[in-house]
Amino acid sequence: MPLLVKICGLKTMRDVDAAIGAGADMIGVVFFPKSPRNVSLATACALSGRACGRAGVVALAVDPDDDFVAAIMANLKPDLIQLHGAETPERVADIRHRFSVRVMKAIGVGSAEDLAQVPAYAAVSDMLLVDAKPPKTPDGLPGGNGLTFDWRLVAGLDPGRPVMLSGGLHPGNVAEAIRLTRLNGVDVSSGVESSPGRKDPDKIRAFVEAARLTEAEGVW
Ligand SMILES: O=C(O)c1ccccc1NCC(=O)[C@H](O)[C@H](O)COP(=O)(O)O
Repeated sequence: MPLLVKICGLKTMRDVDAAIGAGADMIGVVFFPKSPRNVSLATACALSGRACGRAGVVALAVDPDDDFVAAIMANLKPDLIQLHGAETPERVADIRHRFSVRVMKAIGVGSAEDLAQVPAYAAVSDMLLVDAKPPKTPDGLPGGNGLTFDWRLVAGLDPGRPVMLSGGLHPGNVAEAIRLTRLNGVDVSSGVESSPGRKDPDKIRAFVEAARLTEAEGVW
């Protein structure tokens, strides 16, 4: 399986063109009102139309209720729903079966103990994403915080489902992260921005290039 590269939190057609032009496999749209990357369903549909057939579209939601998942499925029809909240394994399974959608569950990692939940989520998800644990501040976002964690905790993690690495990745550290963890893909948001919510095409290009170089090196 080739290395998967996902650029998350896209808001404009320019962002989509930059991500796909750089060679990303997946683009992510964020549905979280407090995020500087939040988009409406209508905007997400337009961005998805631009990506159609050229990159997978991932809809990121945080503890969505059934009505919201139904709206995402009826309008956007993403390739994958990324669940980035406190969804239990039962809720993940419920969404996956009820809406016949592929699911990627995000797991916040701060210590080895956090990995105890991996098997339960792997059993009910199509993919997993390991991300830095969000800060416990009242205004803190569940993701997209530009924080890294100790990659050695997830090095070689193989729960029987593809696993993507995220959290504080940027063009300057993504190759090292891939070499160390050898996971199935990488996901980035703030590391390819010039300011919160504003993607930088040059950084996107540099990020994808650095990630792809590890494939060419044969280290991945
Ligand atoms: O990006 C957001 O604003 C966001 C908001 C709410 C939940 C999750 C969010 N992002 C999750 C992602 O998929 C990010 O790519 C991942 O957390 C890594 O972010 P970063 O450290 O900024 O690269």
